[in-house]
Amino acid sequence: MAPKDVLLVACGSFNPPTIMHLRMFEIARDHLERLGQSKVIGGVMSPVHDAYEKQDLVSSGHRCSMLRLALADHDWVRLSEWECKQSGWTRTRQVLQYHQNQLNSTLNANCNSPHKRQKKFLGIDETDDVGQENFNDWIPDKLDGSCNEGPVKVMLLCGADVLESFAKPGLWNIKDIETIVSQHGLVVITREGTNPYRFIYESDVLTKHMSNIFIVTEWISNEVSSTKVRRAHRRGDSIKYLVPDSVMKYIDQNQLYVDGSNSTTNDNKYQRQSELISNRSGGIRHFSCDPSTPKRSGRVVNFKVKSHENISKMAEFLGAEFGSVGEGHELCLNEENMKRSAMNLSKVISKSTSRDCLDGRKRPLRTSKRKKSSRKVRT
Ligand SMILES: Nc1ncnc2c1ncn2[C@@H]1O[C@H](COP(=O)(O)OP(=O)(O)OP(=O)(O)O)[C@@H](O)[C@H]1O
Ligand SMILES: NC(=O)c1ccc[n+]([C@@H]2O[C@H](COP(=O)(O)O)[C@@H](O)[C@H]2O)c1
Repeated sequence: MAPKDVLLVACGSFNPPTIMHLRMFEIARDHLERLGQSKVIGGVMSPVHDAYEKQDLVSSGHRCSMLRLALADHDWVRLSEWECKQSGWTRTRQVLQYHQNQLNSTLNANCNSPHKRQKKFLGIDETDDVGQENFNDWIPDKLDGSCNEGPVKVMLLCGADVLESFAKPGLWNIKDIETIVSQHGLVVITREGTNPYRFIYESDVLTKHMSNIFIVTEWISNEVSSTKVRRAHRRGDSIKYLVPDSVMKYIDQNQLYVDGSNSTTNDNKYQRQSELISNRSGGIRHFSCDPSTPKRSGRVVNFKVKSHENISKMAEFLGAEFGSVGEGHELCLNEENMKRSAMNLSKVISKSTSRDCLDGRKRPLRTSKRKKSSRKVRT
C-alpha cells in the first residue's frame, strides 16, 4: 500500500520558538516515514492567539516574526498565521479542521481551475477568489497546482505535555479530543516527566483510537522549553543554541522577555504575581509588583520591576524595610507559586529602584542589623 500523505500541524505559543520546536518536526517525520505508512509532505506551525493569555505571552506579531525568521531557510515547515489572526482563541480541533479544509479545497481547486502559475500569469488575484485575506502561505509547494495528488491527512504534532493536558479539568472538550484522535491523529514527542503510554492506557477514548496515535521517543532528549529560554534571557544568561540565532537577535533588538512590558497579559500577570508574605505571628502582608504605579500604603508595597537581583537580596531588603520581617519571623512565599515567585521576585527589585518607588525620594538603603539566619526564605 502506498504511504499516505500527511501534513503535521503544531499548535503552541512559540514564545519564543526554540530549536526543540523545530526538532519536533524532524523527529516526527523520521518516525512516521520509517513506519512506512505515511509520507510527510509538509509541516505547519500555528501560533496561538493573543487571547490565550498564557503567562508572559508576547504579541502574535512578535511571535510570528520570530517564527518567520526561524523558518526562513526551512524547506518543509511553514508558518500559518490564520489562528492568531482570528478574533479570539480557536480550539485546536478547529485549527486542524481549518487546515484540513484548506488542503482539501486546494486539491479540488487544482483539478477544477487553472494552474496557480497560470492564474498569476492571467492576473487572477487569489484573495478575490475567496473574498477574504489569504493565509495560505503554509500550503506545501508540492500541492501548488498539481492535480494528481491523493488526500492529505492533517495530524496534530505535540509534546507529551500537551497530550497529558487532555486530562486537565475544563481545558479540553472530550468531543474535540475524540475528533482529533479519530479524524486527524496525533504524533506525540516524549518529554521528561511524562508517560504518554500510561496516559493512553488510562484513557478509554485514547485507547480506542490508539492506532492513530504515534508516540515518538526522543532518544536525544532535550528539555529546552520557551519558559526556560525566557527565564535565562531575563536573568541575562545566554540563550545561544537554544533558539535560532536570528530569533536571538530579534529578541535582543525588540527587548523581549526583559520585563513584562511586551506581554499581552500584563494586567493579569501582575495580579498573578502578587504574592503573600507572612510572618510567624500570623500577620499577612500582600506584596504586589506593578511596574507602573509605584506607591506605598501601610503594609502594601508596590515595587517597580526593573533589574535582576536575586531573591535573597529581596529578603534582605524587606527585612531592612520592615521591622517585622526579621528576628523570630519568617518570610515565606505562597506554596503554590513558590517556583514562579522565586523567578518573579528575583527580577522585581533593585535597591535603587525600590527606594525610589517606596516614597518617591532617593535615600540610602538601610541595611538590616538583624542576623541573616533569622531571615529565612523558602524557595
Ligand atoms: N523540549 C520539548 N520536547 C518535546 N516537545 C516540546 C518541547 N518543547 C516544546 N514542545 C512542544 O511544542 C509545542 C509548542 O510548545 P509551546 O510553545 O506551547 O510550549 P513550550 O515550548 O513548552 O513553552 P512554554 O515553556 O512557554 O510552555 C507543544 O506541543 C509542546 O509540547
Ligand atoms: N481545548 C483546546 O483546544 C485546547 C486546550 C488547551 C490548549 N490548547 C492548545 O494547545 C497548544 C499548547 O498550549 P499550552 O502551551 O498551554 O500547552 C496551544 O496552541 C493551545 O491553543 C488547546
